[in-house]
Amino acid sequence: MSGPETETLLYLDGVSVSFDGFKALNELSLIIQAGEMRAIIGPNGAGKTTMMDVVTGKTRPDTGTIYFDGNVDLTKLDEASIAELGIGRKFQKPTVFQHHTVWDNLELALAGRRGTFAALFRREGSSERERIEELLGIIRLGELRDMEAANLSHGQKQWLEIGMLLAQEPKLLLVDEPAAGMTDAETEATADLLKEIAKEKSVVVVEHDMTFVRALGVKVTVLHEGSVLSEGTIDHVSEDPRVIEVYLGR
Ligand SMILES: Nc1ncnc2c1ncn2[C@@H]1O[C@H](COP(=O)(O)OP(=O)(O)OP(=O)(O)O)[C@@H](O)[C@H]1O
Repeated sequence: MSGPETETLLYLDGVSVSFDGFKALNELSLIIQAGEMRAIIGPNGAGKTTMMDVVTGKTRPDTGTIYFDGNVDLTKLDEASIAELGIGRKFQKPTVFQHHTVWDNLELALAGRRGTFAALFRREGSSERERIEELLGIIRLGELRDMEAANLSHGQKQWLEIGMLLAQEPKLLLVDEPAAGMTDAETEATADLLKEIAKEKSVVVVEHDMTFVRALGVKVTVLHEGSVLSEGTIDHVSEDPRVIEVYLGR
């Protein structure tokens, strides 16, 4: 029996996906532990987005197995059921409710979790307020709680959306290029924020910004042509000649 610190949360084995004969994923195998944050890097077309698509049920693999949280076979489930199991996905472009305040955005996300619209028309209960306060603290937007989302900076919108995902209490968060378009200060704050989230959740971050990946300080998986080319610390993969050839040396 393995202890909680070595528990597997997400398990991909031999996963392949072809688009018109082109293998976007080619026998991909990947294991993410419960409570782990992992960075995924790789050149354009390496299969990073497709990897997230097969985990979230957007794309069905041609072959291979994907298990989540023990023995739940994700290849048998649709997108909605997979989201309900506790897999949240943050796309590159922030999609917040522009004309609602920061607070209301978080409240809507909490209400969405309960799946009831009635919640929108009554005052929130105290536990709900506490959770919103807590989320505001994590995403560092406490002082901007009453600001309309439209007036937030790009980075702040990304954090708000991360907070909205957290409101749904995912076990695993898939985050696509969070640092894209951010200032250096925002990039640094985002690394801190994800590190804090990873204390409680598993997080998979796809990213091109190597400074950001280094700041995360976690195990890195390099994808190339739909499978794992190299894996290890950022220093290990940065010195791997195969990684330099296909990705870093360009
Ligand atoms: N729905 C699709 N139909 C056809 N080809 C696709 C589809 N989705 C992805 N591909 C192709 O599969 C390959 C892998 O794409 P994917 O988007 O997973 O790569 P990526 O690593 O996320 O790249 P990037 O860093 O540019 O986002 C690419 O060559 C892409 O053109």
